[in-house]
Amino acid sequence: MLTVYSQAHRLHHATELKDGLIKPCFEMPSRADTILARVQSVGLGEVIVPRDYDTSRYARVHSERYVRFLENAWAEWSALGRTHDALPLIWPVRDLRSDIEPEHIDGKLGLYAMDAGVAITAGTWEAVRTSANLALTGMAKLEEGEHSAFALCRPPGHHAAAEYMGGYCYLNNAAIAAQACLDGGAKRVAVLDVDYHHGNGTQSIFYQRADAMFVSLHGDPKQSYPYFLGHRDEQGAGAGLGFNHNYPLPHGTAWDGYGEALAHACRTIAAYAPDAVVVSLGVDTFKDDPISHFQLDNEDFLRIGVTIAGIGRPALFVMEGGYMVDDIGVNAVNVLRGFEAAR
Ligand SMILES: NCCCNCCCCCS
Ligand SMILES: [Zn+2]
Repeated sequence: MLTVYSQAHRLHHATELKDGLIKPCFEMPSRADTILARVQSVGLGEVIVPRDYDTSRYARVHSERYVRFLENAWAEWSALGRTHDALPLIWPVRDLRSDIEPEHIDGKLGLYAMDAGVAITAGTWEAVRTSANLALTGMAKLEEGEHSAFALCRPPGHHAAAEYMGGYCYLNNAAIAAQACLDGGAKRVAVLDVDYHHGNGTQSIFYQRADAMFVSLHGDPKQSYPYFLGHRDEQGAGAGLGFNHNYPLPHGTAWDGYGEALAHACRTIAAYAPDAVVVSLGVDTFKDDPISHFQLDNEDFLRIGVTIAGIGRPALFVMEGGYMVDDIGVNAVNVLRGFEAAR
């Protein structure tokens, strides 16, 4: 399986506001270094650099004003003499308005963020657009005949919706790649999100559509971030009704419960008969993950890959979360090796 990777991710090294404190962000550059090292040490396959794409490709799932904000946020923040990370200070919650874009960067940051886990630094835009280009390049390789590819994306993307960032995510790499698959002529695409946290952004982007099915297994939002989306009763809307499937699972879920839900999810996707599957590959379902609460072990990630291979369709794996850095390489690459062995 080929991997698409770029060193540009190292340009983004931010802080986050967590538990009331400004801390080094859990989503740190060493995560990608560890995964790349494992890809190379097991000889997973060729490692290629990303192609360049126009920002209009991101605007196929994000609004133009949001993409423009991401591109200009640091310049507007630093124009005020601020040299530290950019973070919101107010959000348009409840009956506050979000239809008019504020002129001040403090207003824009809140308009376009769902939480305080998306600090912006001088290198964030370049890292974020390169991460989206990794996913687009991986999808292009599928369209050129590869059965599978791994986009080693950092920052991740599945919490980012059409007009907001959150949970370490700025552009939704998986959604951008799924849309590119449809723009390339596919009739249907499925996004399978196996990250511990519900892919609220991806769900939101495709919620009213029948040409893109979203399926997610995740920590029950009653107990886990993002708390406000990811319940079982969210099944799509309008033309999209029936094409959104959530599998919220309780704290402490281990392979017996997880594997059963994943098998059901993969049967649902197989029945949808997508031209391709985009897998939002988060490995924060690992038992020792510092911010998550499932109990999967290293070998369970092989089983995840085998189960996904059972769908029998080309697959693009897009890196999402996973914060136990020591094990992130073994766990992520185990999914890829399980898939390759079973396809
Ligand atoms: N105590 C949990 C804090 C969660 N903060 C954001 C988590 C984003 C995960 C992305 S995969
Ligand atoms: Zn996660």
